[in-house]
Amino acid sequence: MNNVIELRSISKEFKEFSFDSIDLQIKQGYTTGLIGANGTGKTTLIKLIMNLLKPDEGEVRLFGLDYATHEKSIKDRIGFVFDSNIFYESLKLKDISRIIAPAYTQWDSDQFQAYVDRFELPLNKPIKHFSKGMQMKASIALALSHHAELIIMDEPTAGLDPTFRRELLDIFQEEMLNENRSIFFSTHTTSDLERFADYIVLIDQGEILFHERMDELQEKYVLVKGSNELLDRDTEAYFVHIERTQNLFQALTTDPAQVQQVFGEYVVLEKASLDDIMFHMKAAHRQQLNK
Ligand SMILES: Nc1ncnc2c1ncn2[C@@H]1O[C@H](COP(=O)(O)OP(=O)(O)OP(=O)(O)O)[C@@H](O)[C@H]1O
Repeated sequence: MNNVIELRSISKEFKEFSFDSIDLQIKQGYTTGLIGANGTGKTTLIKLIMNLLKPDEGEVRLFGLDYATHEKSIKDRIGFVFDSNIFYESLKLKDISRIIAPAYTQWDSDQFQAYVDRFELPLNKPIKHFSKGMQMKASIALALSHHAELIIMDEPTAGLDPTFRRELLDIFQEEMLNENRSIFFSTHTTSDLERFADYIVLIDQGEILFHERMDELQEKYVLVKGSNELLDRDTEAYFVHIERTQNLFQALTTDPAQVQQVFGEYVVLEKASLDDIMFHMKAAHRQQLNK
């Protein structure tokens, strides 16, 4: 199976944040969601993948190609949606599409017009007068109009109303009917991922905590609820992380069979949502970092 994105031993250091030799391989033909709390490195990772930032060390490859020698052909195959307006603000959408079109070998003006109509976007209004949601829609229309093999998006559903968010997910699903296409995107809306992601990458403080199949994730992680009296040094070891309230605890385990055997009917086991998994994994990681 081909990797559309490959990061090898990537290090990048800012004053108060760093990636330290991270590896990541994203497979062709799947939708991968990138999740993590605010400021954990999602945008930085996407910028490294897009060559908008250079790593201090390590190698970034897209479609097996290197930016140093194949920047133009790599960018030609990517549809990129960024979380802020990267276009000159006085320009109109009509002008932007005219500027962008020649940069892509497979620019499809009919496709672009179809998205403009579907998203009800004005072609003759300066981008600076677009609402945040309209800017995002414009960015998505441009990204989806040159038959890109790989669609990379930084929080594409941010600022969108729930009805359009839903429509957008349908559009991404339509795009994925082409089996060679891949989508990689960051989001804080985990319910979007539960609906259509194949893989999830969770990052925290510049570290990749996991990269797992969505369906396996939901089998692997289970939420356990019970009374605090059940917890002691030995039993706590069955959990990835424990959240205590006054009398009760809620914890995440990767070994539900063992938990059931040890605690029997004294605990309740529930399916963990992506939010639950993210919350407990992040808390466990922070505890580890503070040790
Ligand atoms: N150019 C830069 N110089 C210094 N620090 C930076 C730079 N860019 C990002 N950072 C820092 O790197 C960290 C990660 O930022 P990043 O924008 O990647 O997070 P994020 O996960 O996308 O956050 P959010 O979910 O809030 O969008 C933050 O602490 C940020 O302040």
